[in-house]
Amino acid sequence: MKSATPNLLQSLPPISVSPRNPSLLAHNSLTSPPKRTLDITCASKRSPDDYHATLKALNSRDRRPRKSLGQHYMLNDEINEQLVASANVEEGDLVLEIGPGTGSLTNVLIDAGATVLAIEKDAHMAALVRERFADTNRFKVLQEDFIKCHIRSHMLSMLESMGSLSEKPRYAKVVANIPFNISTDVIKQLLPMGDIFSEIVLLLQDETALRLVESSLRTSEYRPINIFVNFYSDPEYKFKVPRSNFFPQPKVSKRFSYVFKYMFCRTLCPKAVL
Ligand SMILES: C[S@@+](CC[C@H](N)C(=O)[O-])C[C@H]1O[C@@H](n2cnc3c(N)ncnc32)[C@H](O)[C@@H]1O
Repeated sequence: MKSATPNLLQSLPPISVSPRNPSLLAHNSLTSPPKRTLDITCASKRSPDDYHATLKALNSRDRRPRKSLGQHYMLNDEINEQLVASANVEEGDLVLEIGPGTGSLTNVLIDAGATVLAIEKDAHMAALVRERFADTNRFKVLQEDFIKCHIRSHMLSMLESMGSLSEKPRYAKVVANIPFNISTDVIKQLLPMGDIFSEIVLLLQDETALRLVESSLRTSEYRPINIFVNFYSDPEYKFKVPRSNFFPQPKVSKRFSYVFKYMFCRTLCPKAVL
C-alpha cells in the first residue's frame, strides 16, 4: 500500500470539509479517496487567526516572516482544527507544539482542552505567544531550538506535574505545523520517543512528506530516513493543504505547491521489536 502513496497523494483534492466532520477524520485516504463536500461548519467563537490577525500580530512586534526559521504562518483555522482533530486531542491531553509562531494552532489546541508545551526558537514569537496565552495555566512556551532541546526531560516533567494534579495522562501528543527546514531532524528526534508520545501529527511540505512515506526499495527516492520511519511508525496520510493558506506562501516549484500532513502512530517500542 505504501509504495502507491505518492501518486494517490497527488491526485487527491484539497481539503474542503469541516474539521469537526467525523466522516473525514475517520477516513483513510490511501484506501478510498474522500468525498468532497461543502458542509463547512465552524462552531468556534474565537476570532479567526486569518491574514489580518496574523499580520497584526507580527506588526505588533515589528516582525517579518523569516525564511531561515521556516516561518510560514497558517491563515486557516479550519486546517488547524483538522490537525487537532487528527490527533484526537481532548480535555486533559498534554500536547507538544513545535514552533507556535503567532499561536493560531496553539489557540485551537487550548480550546480543545489540552495543556500545551510549545518550543519556539524565535525569541520574539516566544514572547508573543507567552503574552497571548498569559490568561491560561494550560500553556507553557520555552524559547529554545527544538533540535537542541532536551525534549524528553521537558515532557517527562510536564507529564509528572500533570499527573500529580489530576488523572495522569499516560502519553503526550505532538501536533505541529513545523518549520520545513528541520522536518527530517524533527522526525528523527520524535519517532524513537514512543514511550512518551502516542500520536504525532505534523504538517509537512509535500516533498518531505512524500519522501517519508515512500517505502518501496525500488524507487530512487528511497533514503535512510525511510528505513528509520518504517522501523518506528506507520505514517498515515490525512489531507492536503493548498499553499495559499500560508503567509507567506512557500516559494516552491509548481509541483510542490501543496503541503501535506501525516500522522505517525507511536507504540511503546519500535514496531519491529513488538
Ligand atoms: C511554519 S511556522 C508555523 C507557525 C505556527 N505554528 C503556524 O501554524 O502558523 C514554524 C515556526 O517554528 C519556529 N521555528 C523555526 N525553527 C525552529 C526550531 N529549530 N525550534 C523551534 N521552533 C522553530 C518558527 O519561528 C515559526 O514560528
